[in-house]
Amino acid sequence: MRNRGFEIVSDFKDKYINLPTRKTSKSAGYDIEAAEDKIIKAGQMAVIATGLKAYMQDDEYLGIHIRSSLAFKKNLNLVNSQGVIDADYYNNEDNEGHIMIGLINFGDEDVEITKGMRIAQAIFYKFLTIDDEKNVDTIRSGGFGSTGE
Ligand SMILES: O=c1ccn([C@H]2C[C@H](O)[C@@H](COP(=O)(O)OP(=O)(O)OP(=O)(O)O)O2)c(=O)[nH]1
Ligand SMILES: [Mg+2]
Repeated sequence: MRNRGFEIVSDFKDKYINLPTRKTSKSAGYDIEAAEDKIIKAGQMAVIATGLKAYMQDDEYLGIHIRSSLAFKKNLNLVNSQGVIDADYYNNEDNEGHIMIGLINFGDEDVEITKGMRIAQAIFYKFLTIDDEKNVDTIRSGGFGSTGE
């Protein structure tokens, strides 16, 4: 049975993308690699493609977190502090569920991101819902404000 996992999005199938892995037996996070080279100028942000999408159960989401080494040593953080990848983002008709990572360089030197560099870690979580919930039958198409402001 398929519970949860990562796949490569169509546009990146021939780009030698590595699927995320945990680096030790009890690590919570699956490390996610950059799928492209990018320079993040001091004080600026950049959105970096991963070439990945994630499938999971309907009551789960994938949390995106910074790797502490990037924060402590390279002055990088996530633009959105934490990323939430919804279960219905997977294979959505707009962008197939491509996971994007927004990084901000809060240091005073440019940081070079190279393809294959582990830029974030992803953890699967379960979430709870309230009683008698209404109007949640909308189908997701895209992310970053797809449901409005
Ligand atoms: O770091 C992130 C955060 C989100 N997403 C994608 C997956 C997620 O399912 C979707 C929507 O994210 P979120 O709900 O946090 O943003 P929103 O501003 O509420 O957008 P929407 O209206 O599309 O839900 O964008 C990413 O690829 N990377
Ligand atoms: Mg949302």
